[in-house]
Amino acid sequence: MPACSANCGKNAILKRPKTGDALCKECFFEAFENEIHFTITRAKLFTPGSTVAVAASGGKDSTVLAYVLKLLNEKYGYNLKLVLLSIDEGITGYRDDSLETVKQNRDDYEMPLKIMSYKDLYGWTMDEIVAEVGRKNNCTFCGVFRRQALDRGAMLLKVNYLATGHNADDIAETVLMNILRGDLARLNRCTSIITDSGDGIPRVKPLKYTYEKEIVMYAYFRKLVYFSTECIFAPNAYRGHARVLLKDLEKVDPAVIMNIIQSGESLCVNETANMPTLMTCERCGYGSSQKICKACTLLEGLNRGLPRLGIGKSSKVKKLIEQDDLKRSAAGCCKSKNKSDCGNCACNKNEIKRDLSKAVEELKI
Ligand SMILES: Nc1ncnc2c1ncn2[C@@H]1O[C@H](COP(=O)(O)OP(=O)(O)OP(=O)(O)O)[C@@H](O)[C@H]1O
Repeated sequence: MPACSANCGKNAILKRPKTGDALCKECFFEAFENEIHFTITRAKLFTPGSTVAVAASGGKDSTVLAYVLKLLNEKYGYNLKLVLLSIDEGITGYRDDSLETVKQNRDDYEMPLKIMSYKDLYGWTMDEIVAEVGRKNNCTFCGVFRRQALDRGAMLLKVNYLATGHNADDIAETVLMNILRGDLARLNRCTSIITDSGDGIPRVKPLKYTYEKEIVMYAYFRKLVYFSTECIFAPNAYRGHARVLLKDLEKVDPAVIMNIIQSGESLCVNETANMPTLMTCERCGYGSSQKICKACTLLEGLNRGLPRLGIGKSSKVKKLIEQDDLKRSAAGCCKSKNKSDCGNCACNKNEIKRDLSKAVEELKI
């Protein structure tokens, strides 16, 4: 058993994946927590006296985030009020179980917990959405809705910050993914530790430089309660490729994770690239880079019985919706927000539905 390389006199029990240092348990805790403290203070993530909602899924990252934020808040006197915010996507056998873990964390860490559900916010659970759209594009719905649901929850709770458990591996994966896709707009902002969601509540990522393997180690040695099952619906395939690539590269040299993040941070996207501007959605009033946000477009598709509508290019979709609205209005539509509720309304007669289905098919979206 080698001696702890922090020279504390104890024996090492682990090798840090990030640095290769052999450490005892206590010195690992200290190094791990100090790095997060350093990240928080260097980026001036929080103003003293603020309220922070920790986006809590019950998984390892957000559980460790909640635990460490509480610990650092007390140790260094950040003077923060911490609350937990969870989104119930309505995935039976997955989110219902992980929410039980969050409730346990609420009691253990003595933090208030607010749970918001897709069913209440959008009228649909993910189980229902998957039944409608199948397993191919369901992650798009889930990701878009979750992002907005967290914004809505943060506004409801009137917090000053929303902290998520995105770790170094997540960020490096996202950099790779955006390079592979040539998505310059996202590449430009994906390494930011603080992002603006358009509602004035910044999103922050205190675990931005923390390796996933170390988060798992920390949770294990601290005996934290977390939920470790993967989502039962197909994981986002494209991210999966980036993840496999990153894991392979990490085996060759663990420093690649930090190197990719630092490369992403140093990249300067050409000014001529088409960058989106942040505005508010005309329908729901939440942050969007389009007049109608992605969440509203996806919801529109679901409610019209055409779930693939929102998957395509937003400009084409917008045109389709406008054409459809014109036809419905000519047919004397009752203008119910949920078109499937139109019942006996003239717009619900099959020709209009058929027209739009055909247009969607033609666009192959
Ligand atoms: N249902 C949810 N409710 C609240 N926050 C969520 C939820 N799902 C994800 N998040 C937030 O987004 C972060 C990144 O989510 P992602 O789906 O990548 O999960 P993850 O990497 O497995 O993280 P975790 O281990 O915390 O589940 C999470 O750490 C958490 O802060």
